[in-house]
Amino acid sequence: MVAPNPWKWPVTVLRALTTGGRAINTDTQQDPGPADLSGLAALRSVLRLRGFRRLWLVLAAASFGDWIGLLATALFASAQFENTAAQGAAFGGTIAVRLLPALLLGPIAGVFADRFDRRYTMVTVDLLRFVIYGSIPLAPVFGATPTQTAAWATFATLIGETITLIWIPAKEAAVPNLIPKSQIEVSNQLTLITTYGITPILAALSLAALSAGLQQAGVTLPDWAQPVQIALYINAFSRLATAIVVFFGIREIGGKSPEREKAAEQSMTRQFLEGWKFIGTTPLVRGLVLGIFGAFAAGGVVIGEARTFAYSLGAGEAAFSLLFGFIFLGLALGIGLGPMIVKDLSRRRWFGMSIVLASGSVMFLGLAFHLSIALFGALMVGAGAGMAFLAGTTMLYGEIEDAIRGRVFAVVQIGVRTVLLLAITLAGILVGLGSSRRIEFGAFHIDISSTRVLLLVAGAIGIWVGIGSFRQMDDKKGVPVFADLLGSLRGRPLSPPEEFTRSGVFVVFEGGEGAGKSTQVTRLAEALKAEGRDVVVTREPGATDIGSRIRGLVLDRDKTEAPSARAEALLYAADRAHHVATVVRPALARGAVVISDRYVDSSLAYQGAGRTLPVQEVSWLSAWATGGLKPDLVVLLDVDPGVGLNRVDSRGEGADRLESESRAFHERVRYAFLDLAASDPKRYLVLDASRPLDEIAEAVRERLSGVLEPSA
Ligand SMILES: Nc1ncnc2c1ncn2[C@@H]1O[C@H](COP(=O)(O)OP(=O)(O)O)[C@@H](O)[C@H]1O
Ligand SMILES: Cc1cn([C@H]2C[C@H](O)[C@@H](COP(=O)(O)OP(=O)(O)O)O2)c(=O)[nH]c1=O
Repeated sequence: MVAPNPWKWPVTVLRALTTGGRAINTDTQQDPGPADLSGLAALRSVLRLRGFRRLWLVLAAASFGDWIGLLATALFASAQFENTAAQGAAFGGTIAVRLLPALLLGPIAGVFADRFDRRYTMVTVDLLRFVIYGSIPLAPVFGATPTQTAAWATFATLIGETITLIWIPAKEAAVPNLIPKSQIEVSNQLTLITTYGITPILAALSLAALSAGLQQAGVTLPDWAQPVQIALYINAFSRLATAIVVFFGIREIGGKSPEREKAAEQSMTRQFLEGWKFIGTTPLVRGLVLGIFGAFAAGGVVIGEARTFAYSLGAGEAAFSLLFGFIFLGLALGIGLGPMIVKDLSRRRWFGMSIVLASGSVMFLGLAFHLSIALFGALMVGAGAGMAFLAGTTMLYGEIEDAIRGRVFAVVQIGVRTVLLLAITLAGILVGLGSSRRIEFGAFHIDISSTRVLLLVAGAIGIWVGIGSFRQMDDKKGVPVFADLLGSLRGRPLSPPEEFTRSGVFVVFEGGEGAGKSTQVTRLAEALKAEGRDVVVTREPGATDIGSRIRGLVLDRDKTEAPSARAEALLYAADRAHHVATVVRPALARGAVVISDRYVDSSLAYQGAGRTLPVQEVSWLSAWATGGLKPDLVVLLDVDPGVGLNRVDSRGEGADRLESESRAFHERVRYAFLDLAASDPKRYLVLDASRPLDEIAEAVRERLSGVLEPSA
């Protein structure tokens, strides 16, 4: 095998940059199949997609332009004034203006993205933005007064931002069509980190370097080419560049699927209303939208009061920057490492869990009394938010139909901006209102500041929203959440129970050798049959034709060599898989009472505790074999191994392979059974197997009457 060349993709990207992306079609577009690639391999494979590579460049350029533009416009507007109040107003004004247009145009932006050719939409918007942003630094050149210039900067930004709202859903809706589903997550990691991690930093650094460099060099620049203006030109030209790349380089974005053609025959109002209906009635989308809003509201509260909070820690301005830095670091870690950590965890579950993590950390912040603790909280807020963001966008990309995607994305972006703006403002006002209260209890006192109360409340609401959206879109209902999470972290996710309508009742007898299982199974079956019930008596191993051959392999001492511990575990699991599929499930589906002599717990006790294989692994194996089928009741007949083995001996049939194991082995098995019963008492009936037969039978009947419906 040829060793992969780690330099291939940076080289490809460089070549793409220098050739305008035309000479880079070295590989064909292909889906490498299921996402079994990890880390760098996955990254390389997504970068091999030409369409994505170009789109990534577009996004990087656009976002670099955006960030440098945002900073420069604000600086530019405030630089027009001498007095600080006017500077502040101008600075704040242009930033607020960036959020406002969402409310004006947002609602119909999605219809645009779904109705019209997305390539043309993106190119048109970009050309307009090139002109509009380019006009800002030129205003003074044409003789505008400072006030007029600041007003124009604000107005032009407003227009530019407004039409950006059309660009974003068009872009978002187009991306998934360029990337195979299995690679969407990796491509999102890359673009999110580029947009929110690399480019803002690069933009701020470039702007600073530009100003400092020019100052040092001592060159005097003409009015129209001051550093801030240069930054604004860069913003404008980044738009021209993206327009060109999208138009010539990513033709795949253009055109429309037949579904979209058809939908476009409706009126725009109709399409608009249909978008809302879809969002309101699809649980996955409802959960996603709800969760995203909740996360951003909690984030907004943190931003809105970060300054006051930093001061309350007694650490001032530096702490404020640090807190922010840690949130960003957390975001990057969550997005960059999240998928590697949670591995195959259901992305729907991951989304809800991440929101709970972020919100829980907001509450934790509310209780933090030292900067170091608060920094940890901030890191976790960021990590949770980053993971939720990644999981959320990946689902939006992967699970929503092309024809409606633009509208869903439009609602998300409008909602996010609005919620964020509201939360920041509201938090600012609330913090301003309440000051810290000291509550005295005799000699003690506690300081309760409104900042902390607000953090606790925001966190609690976030947790509530996270759980709500988890419930809305859970795709593994019935699989315990923490066990699932732990399993995934270990790399062995639990599979959701196979669905089937189960009207019967599944009873299992477990216990050591000679405990009396076979005897009790027969007794119970006879009693139930006498009531006129449909009863199926079965056992493991060996209830089926295949099963009886497996039984021979594992238990016959004379005929075969002993299987190794893992092979033995697999053989029992194979017997079980076949048994469940061909005997147990069909009987339960038709409503019978199924009574089995041994089931999953025997494997946990004998192969797990007895053979000392990791019990978790054995459990996972059985869960997989049975598709998650659990019994309704497990009767554990507990007996001292000595007593049980004596009973078996007296049958005089000779010991099988397991019966002839050591005393210590059987002791371990016994206690493993008792532990299992103790961990889930509702499902177990533990009986002392040295009691008389009839008493045991009676106790079983009694317990079962609570599980069985009265016989007809
Ligand atoms: N409660 C009991 N008290 C005394 N002997 C019992 C009791 N239950 C079963 N036995 C006897 O013990 C032996 C083993 O019983 P069996 O039902 O085959 O156990 P298992 O299926 O658990 O190996 C049989 O000879 C049976 O008659
Ligand atoms: C079902 C099962 C059985 N066993 C063992 C326990 C028993 O020693 C043996 C067969 O059990 P069983 O049929 O109960 O034998 P007997 O009727 O002689 O008591 O298989 C496992 O080790 N793992 C398993 O998963």
